[in-house]
Amino acid sequence: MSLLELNRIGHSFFGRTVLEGITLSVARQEIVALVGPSGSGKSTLAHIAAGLVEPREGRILRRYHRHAMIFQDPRLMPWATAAGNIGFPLRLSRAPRRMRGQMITDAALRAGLLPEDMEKYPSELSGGMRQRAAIARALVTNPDFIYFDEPFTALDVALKRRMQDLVIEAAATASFAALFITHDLLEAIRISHRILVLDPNGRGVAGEQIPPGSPGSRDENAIFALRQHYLTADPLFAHIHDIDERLRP
Ligand SMILES: Nc1ncnc2c1ncn2[C@@H]1O[C@H](COP(=O)(O)OP(=O)(O)OP(=O)(O)O)[C@@H](O)[C@H]1O
Repeated sequence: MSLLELNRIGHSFFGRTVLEGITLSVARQEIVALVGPSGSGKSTLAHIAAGLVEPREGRILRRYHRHAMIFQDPRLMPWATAAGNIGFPLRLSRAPRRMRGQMITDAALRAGLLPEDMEKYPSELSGGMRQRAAIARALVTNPDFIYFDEPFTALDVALKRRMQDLVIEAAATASFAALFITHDLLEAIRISHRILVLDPNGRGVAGEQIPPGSPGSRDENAIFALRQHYLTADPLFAHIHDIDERLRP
């Protein structure tokens, strides 16, 4: 049974249609990557799916218990330490106070933060550590669904790889499902069970591909070869590096 179902979702901003007829689903423990060119409506769709934006049309079924979101910008509170930021959702969910410390430590460990980082403020953390804190903040409530909105776009290649491995490992151990928005095809192949390609104009899901193997088990050379194959021989991916289709004459 799917944890998330979007049925014929449509949306417009100030009378301009940005999404139309989007139908997709994400199964339990499945990581679905959603790719599409810049401006095709990926973020808007993630916001609608997560309930941050009310769609103009369509139906959404959320069967998960608890979701979290991870954005490109870690969005940490500058006045709170890493531990304070990671523990913030626990305060909102009124988790018992005596359990919070352990839950924060566990989530931080899973995100690869060291105990000495926990009392640092965001301005004292590197970009990668800030994103680790954002991941720990998402993991701390044990969500069964996570929305990732281009979380690693701003990171350098090596750090991006480490973060992707972290997500693959966390998804396997914590058993969450995810909708992972990205325009990086290598990332989509590395991290997901299934890749959905959004139409360049947001008019439906153009199609899907299921990379062989499972996240974490795929060989790097095979990932690169598959990306090359998708880009050169699969019409589904013909537009994914376009800038913004709707701005073109
Ligand atoms: N709050 C808003 N008000 C008006 N227009 C918006 C708003 N948010 C997004 N848009 C427009 O909707 C379209 C889809 O934007 P969206 O950010 O969802 O695309 P995207 O595929 O995530 O792009 P990118 O990969 O560049 O982040 C764009 O043309 C954008 O300008």
